[in-house]
Amino acid sequence: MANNSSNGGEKTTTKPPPQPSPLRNSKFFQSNMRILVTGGAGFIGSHLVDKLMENKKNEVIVVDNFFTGSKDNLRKWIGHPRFELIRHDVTEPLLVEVDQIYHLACPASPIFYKYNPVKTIKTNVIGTLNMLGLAKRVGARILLTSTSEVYGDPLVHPQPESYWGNVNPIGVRSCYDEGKRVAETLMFDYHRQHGIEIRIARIFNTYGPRMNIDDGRVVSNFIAQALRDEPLTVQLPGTQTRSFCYVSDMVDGLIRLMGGEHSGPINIGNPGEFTMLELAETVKEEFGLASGKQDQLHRWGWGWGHLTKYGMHKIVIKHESRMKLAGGILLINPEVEIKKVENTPDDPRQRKPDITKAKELLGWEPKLKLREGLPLMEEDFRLRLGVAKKK
Ligand SMILES: NC(=O)c1ccc[n+]([C@@H]2O[C@H](COP(=O)([O-])OP(=O)(O)OC[C@H]3O[C@@H](n4cnc5c(N)ncnc54)[C@H](O)[C@@H]3O)[C@@H](O)[C@H]2O)c1
Ligand SMILES: O=c1ccn([C@@H]2O[C@H](COP(=O)(O)OP(=O)(O)O[C@H]3OC[C@@H](O)[C@H](O)[C@H]3O)[C@@H](O)[C@H]2O)c(=O)[nH]1
Repeated sequence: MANNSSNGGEKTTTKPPPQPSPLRNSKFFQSNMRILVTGGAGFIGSHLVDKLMENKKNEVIVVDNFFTGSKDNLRKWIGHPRFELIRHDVTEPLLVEVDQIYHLACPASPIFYKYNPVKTIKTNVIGTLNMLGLAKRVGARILLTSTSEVYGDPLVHPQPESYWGNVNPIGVRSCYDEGKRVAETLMFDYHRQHGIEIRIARIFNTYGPRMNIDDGRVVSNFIAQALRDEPLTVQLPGTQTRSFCYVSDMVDGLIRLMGGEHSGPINIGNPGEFTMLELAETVKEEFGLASGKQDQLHRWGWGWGHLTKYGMHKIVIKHESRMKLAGGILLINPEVEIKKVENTPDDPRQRKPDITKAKELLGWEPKLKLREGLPLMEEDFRLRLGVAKKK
């Protein structure tokens, strides 16, 4: 582990920050904040936009290429006078006049960032360069959403910001974790060389409504599988750990970091740590799939039905994996299975944030526990999956 003095974090430059345009010193402009959110059509970005739009003095501009994000996530703001949505790829330069930049644009799910790794690196490196160039021209403060993946497969546990990490530079995840590491380097170089006001958040696994159904990340996968009555796919060995932060806590942390005096990097995450097997069991329990009576179906014509006091009630059979025929009766097990499946290379074995800095410097810590956050995703997932709640 490196000591704090060589970590880059919290070191300041003597360079004064670039001056914003003279208009920004006028009374009207001073009371209004123009905020750019790159990647604002994505999962965390759209929740951040919702929060920023609550403040009537904020004008919000979202730029997004819609690779993993969607206009649907922002539908309540489209047409709003304080909101603007621009289809734009951050690997191209952008000319807008803003006071703050939340730079989130980057695919975050391993499936998506590995899909086109060269593009992922370009997004992290060229995209961050472009946003820093913009920050320099207009004198804006810029916040980068970096990641716990900069710690790689960590050998220090939990991970403080001073830990330099254990990253494979040539692996299949490198496009993302090395990409984010370079993005952090660029942030500090622009700060030291040009006086740019920077903020770096190292985000740990975040979950909540609006995650893509087919996002591939573990929480959305397990919830979608549970609601579809499919086995929960725990990747081997299942003992690997993650720490899950509910999205409203994350957004609160990001806004505090942007508004505060500290450059970071600062870990923003929930220190509650779970193995993937524990997460699967928790999802089963929270979604009422861990216990219950076995369902017994009787043959009825060509199909199967429940024998009720009003006679036979026909049932459409969908989930063969949970059925067993015994003595002419079809038994349906209410317990959703856990299925162990192959993992992907370089999957970090453990991850848990040390949030001492966030607590001390931002007065931030997460409010929601995993068991409180998971049920808040149910309605959104049911709606998008078209799965009604069982009576
Ligand atoms: N969700 C997490 O657990 C997590 C953890 C660590 C870090 N982060 C970081 O937070 C940010 C947001 O993550 P998320 O979970 O909301 O992911 P997401 O995939 O839902 O959102 C990313 C957004 O960026 C957009 N985008 C991607 N490439 C772009 C490009 N070249 N130009 C413009 N837009 C582009 C996507 O279309 C999407 O709307 C990312 O920077 C990610 O690295 C997220
Ligand atoms: O269906 C699944 C999916 C994933 N997993 C496991 O769940 C764990 C978490 O995997 P995820 O894909 O949700 O995410 P990871 O923790 O690997 O990366 C994540 O953390 C850091 C962020 O920067 C990334 O944006 C985010 O994807 C891994 O150990 C993975 O093997 C399963 O067991 N089953």
